[in-house]
Amino acid sequence: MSEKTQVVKRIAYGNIAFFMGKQAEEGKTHKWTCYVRSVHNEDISYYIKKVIFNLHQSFPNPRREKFPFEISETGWGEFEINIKIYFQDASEKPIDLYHNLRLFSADPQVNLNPKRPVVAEFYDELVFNSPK
Ligand SMILES: O=C(Nc1ccc(C(=O)N2CC(c3nccs3)C2)s1)[C@@H]1CCCN1
Repeated sequence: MSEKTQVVKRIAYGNIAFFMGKQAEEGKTHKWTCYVRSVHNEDISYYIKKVIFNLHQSFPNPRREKFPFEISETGWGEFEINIKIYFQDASEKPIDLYHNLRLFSADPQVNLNPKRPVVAEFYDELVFNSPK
């Protein structure tokens, strides 16, 4: 029986957001970055070929292909971001992640402080069977 080798890669995805202060331009109350990264700070481009962040349609050019695998924007609200991950191994099907962008904290002190970020981060395991 041939041995099946498995490689598991743990990734983190999510966002960090900062209130831009009371003087912020209307509609741009927060700056945020949505990202995909290795849990172990490895270079995930060894196995991830490209990441496309699909933003809300009201953003200019809402389909964003980024390297490194993060997108920074300014905005005013929270919405779902589709993150489509394509692999270097063309035989691996792309995967879809869905992240609800978080700008606001339950703590009002955080929400009014431009120095205190809101972070929403989630984890996933990519399992590669008998990688080449
Ligand atoms: O917030 C929400 N949807 C949002 C969609 C887009 C948002 C945003 O932040 N922006 C659009 C982008 C632009 N910049 C310039 C021109 S359009 C900045 S927010 C929902 C509504 C209720 C609860 N959540």
